[in-house]
Amino acid sequence: MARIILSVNAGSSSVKVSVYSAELHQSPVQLAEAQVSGLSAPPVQLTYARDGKTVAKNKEVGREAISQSDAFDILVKTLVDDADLTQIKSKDDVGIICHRIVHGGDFSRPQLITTETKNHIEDLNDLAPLHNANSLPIVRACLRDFSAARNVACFDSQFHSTLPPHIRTYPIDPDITKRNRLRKYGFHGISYAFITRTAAEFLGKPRDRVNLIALHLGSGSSACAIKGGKSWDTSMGLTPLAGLPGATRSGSVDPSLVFHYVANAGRLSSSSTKDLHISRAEEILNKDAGWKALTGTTDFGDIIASSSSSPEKKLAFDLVVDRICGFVGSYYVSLHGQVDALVFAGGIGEKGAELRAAVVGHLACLGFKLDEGKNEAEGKEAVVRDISGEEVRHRVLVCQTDEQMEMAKTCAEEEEFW
Ligand SMILES: Nc1ncnc2c1ncn2[C@@H]1O[C@H](COP(=O)(O)OP(=O)(O)O)[C@@H](O)[C@H]1O
Ligand SMILES: CC(=O)OP(=O)(O)O
Ligand SMILES: [Mg+2]
Repeated sequence: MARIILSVNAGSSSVKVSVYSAELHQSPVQLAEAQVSGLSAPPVQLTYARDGKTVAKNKEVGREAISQSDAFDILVKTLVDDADLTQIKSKDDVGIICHRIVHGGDFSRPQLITTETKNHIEDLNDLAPLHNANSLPIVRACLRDFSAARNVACFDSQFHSTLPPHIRTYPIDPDITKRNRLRKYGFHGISYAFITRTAAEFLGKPRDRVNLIALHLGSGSSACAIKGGKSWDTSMGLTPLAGLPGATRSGSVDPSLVFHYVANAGRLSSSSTKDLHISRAEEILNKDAGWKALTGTTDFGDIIASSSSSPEKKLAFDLVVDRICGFVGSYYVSLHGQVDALVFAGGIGEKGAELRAAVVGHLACLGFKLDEGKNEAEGKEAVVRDISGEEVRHRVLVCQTDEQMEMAKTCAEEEEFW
């Protein structure tokens, strides 16, 4: 019997949901998708499509910042109130809800959400400050209000459970590492699973033979080295703060910077950090940094459009390109140059042709080259498209990543969730 699956992707700046009709062990069929974006940078906007047709595009739904949970309420109301979405007349029509949970700790598989899993996710709140705590109210609302649904947690970290020990270990006291579970976890893994599957199909290679350098570039941005279809290295770490800069995140900085952010830092003592408690420092690096701190906008599309007239925006653009190339170079060596393709994904990776051109321009020495026409062409229909130039050593692809679809597919494959 077909079930209705609702996939919920609560990110740092947006909440996206997709609705599918699914049969066990079959690929889910999408019925509708909707997103509320600009959560922390109003105007808050709603985009909604049913049967592949746009119903609302960037419709303003608020002038004040709202939470992920409020955004989810708007999305559910949109779906239930749409008389033409006949499959969801009420919340009771939903059979399975899959939730993107950014930090899953040691979980290497999706989990049916029970009180125990919910408590475990709650324990990880501090390790994904912009994410887990914002997802939990949505999980609670679903457990309470969707009486017929089973709730499943899909973790952003699970794809990276294959990171080898020498890559996931931090060079610090091993006893403390063990006690506090301090290691590289990595995130955006649901997206990397989608990218690996679709890029392997596109390249006509078995998934376990494909080597990729994948870039998920959005409000949170990361890079991943994929070796034999598995995560080999990734730029985010214990938390999603490490690695590339994001809209409001610094990415990796010298850890000592935390102690020098305040005026009296020259005289470091236990009391000199009283004005800047360590958790406040973490908050600044997560919420008050990134390209928003450099330019005033969280929208990378705006940074690209105005970088010729604004020195601040040009600096932010060049800095992001530099950091991305740093990871690509490092992963290229780590994969011994055995790279099938460099893949761009996420809002910026998919829409930012100028960013792709700048990054690939810097990578010419490694054998990457773009076809300018293909790079600039809009390719909305294709899940994966090839934008490489002729006679290149490695291909360059753009992938319209779809975390909701990846979660729905996983749920449709597992009898346990039905
Ligand atoms: N035309 C564009 N060119 C480059 N980047 C864009 C463009 N339009 C939107 N973006 C960027 O895409 C981001 C959203 O990407 P997405 O992956 O959907 O984000 P999220 O991290 O919320 O999941 C926006 O915050 C914006 O910075
Ligand atoms: C892990 C992460 O940073 O996710 P997002 O980009 O959706 O905020
Ligand atoms: Mg995202």
